[in-house]
Amino acid sequence: MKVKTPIPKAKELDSTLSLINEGFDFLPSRRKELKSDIFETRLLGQKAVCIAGEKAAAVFYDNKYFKRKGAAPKPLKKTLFGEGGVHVRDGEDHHHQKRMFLSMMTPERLEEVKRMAIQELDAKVDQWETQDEVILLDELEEVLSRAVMHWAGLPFKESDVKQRTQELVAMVDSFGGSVNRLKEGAKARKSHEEWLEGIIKEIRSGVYNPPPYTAAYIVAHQKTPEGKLLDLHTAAVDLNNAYRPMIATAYLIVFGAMALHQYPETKAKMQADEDNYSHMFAQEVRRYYPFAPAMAAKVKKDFVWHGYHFKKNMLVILDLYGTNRHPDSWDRPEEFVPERFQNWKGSPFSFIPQGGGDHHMGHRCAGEWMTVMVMQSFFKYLATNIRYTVPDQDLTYDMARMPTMPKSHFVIRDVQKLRARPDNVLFHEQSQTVVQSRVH
Ligand code: HEM
Repeated sequence: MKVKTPIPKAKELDSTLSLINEGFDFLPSRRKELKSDIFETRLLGQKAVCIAGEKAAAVFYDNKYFKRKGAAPKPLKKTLFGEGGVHVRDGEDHHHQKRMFLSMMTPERLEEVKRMAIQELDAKVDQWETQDEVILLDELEEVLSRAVMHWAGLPFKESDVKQRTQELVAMVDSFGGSVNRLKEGAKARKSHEEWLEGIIKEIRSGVYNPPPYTAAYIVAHQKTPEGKLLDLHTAAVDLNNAYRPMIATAYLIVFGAMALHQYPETKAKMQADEDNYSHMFAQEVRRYYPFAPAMAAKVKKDFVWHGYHFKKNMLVILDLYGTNRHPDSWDRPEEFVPERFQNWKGSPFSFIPQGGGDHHMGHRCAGEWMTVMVMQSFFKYLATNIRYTVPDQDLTYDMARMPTMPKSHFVIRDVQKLRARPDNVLFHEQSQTVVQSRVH
């Protein structure tokens, strides 16, 4: 970890515009310029300390030093996260709600979401065989939205699928600072939360009875530590948190499909799948391609780290994307090399595309296991269950857009199914071996 003293300041007085204009590159490029993994700036007028790397992540995810209350910017709460949900809680209040999320993620339920997603994909491929071309990102958003709403125990009619998928996509696609996307995200959240509030009321009154292991049932009946049902709005926000983020997985699957195309040797390795190659490939896609740029927290109590005085309530930003490519932890970080995960020691702080630390004790993503499982099985499916061609298209991605994706959304043609049933992927059990995150 490089730390320059005195801690340097970013060249601009307030970096909000630079963050919007430079996106994923903003934090890594300032660190490079300033030759320091800690630097100061201002964001939305507020003093902010930006940090990166494995050691920085270990401090950031230490509950002694940081809290989430007041850290997330308001627009993000109106769109991506929702208000009052698990993301913004601290202490026992957070642990209590986090246990609820983790109770949904049993090995059986993880296998089930993977199976549902593959079955939706396999059904969709029948349509793709009749189409001239397929825009993979758009199709995967619908495939995953159907699967995950079904998994969550939500009642939806065929005629609702388009609208509900668009709402989920608008929420996930909203976070990079474009005013239009923020507006769309806020509108989508309002409509989606109203729908969920109606469902939760019906579950509570016994009109609708999803199975007791589903997210819909679990959240509707979740009680606060004081023994009261969650208020209706908070319940809708956290029910949404239990399945909406699956849409993010579509972006990463598309990046992985692009990698299979751009690094053709990976396709043959995926087909052979020796040493659990499909798992290593999914991990490398999560490390290499950009999705979540950074996380914000506030200092809980004064402390000194690397000679810098972190003062109570100071805003601190952890560079997630830059930590996944930090040269202290990764050899040749700018290269796409799935095999690097073969002997990987499994640090909970150097590889943090979905947050770091411990899933139970901290804010690390509750959906990380299912993200990896779904990605792994989709990559196997793309490499072994279908054949397709990839026409010329614009596969560049804009690092200033958050989230980002290949500009063409990855178009494929001449899709042909090679196996009548996807059993090879369905019965490839993974849930015991997905992500190690325990802090030792
Ligand atoms: C590409 C896929 C995904 C990415 C990149 C992603 C990323 C993240 C990130 C960066 C965080 C915040 C970590 C922090 O606060 O420090 C998070 C938290 C969370 N994610 Fe995910 N996520 C993904 C998929 C999922 C899925 C599929 C689910 C559930 C179905 C999910 C549910 C959650 C929940 C409930 C939290 C809040 C955890 C807490 O505050 O304790 N995520 N995720």
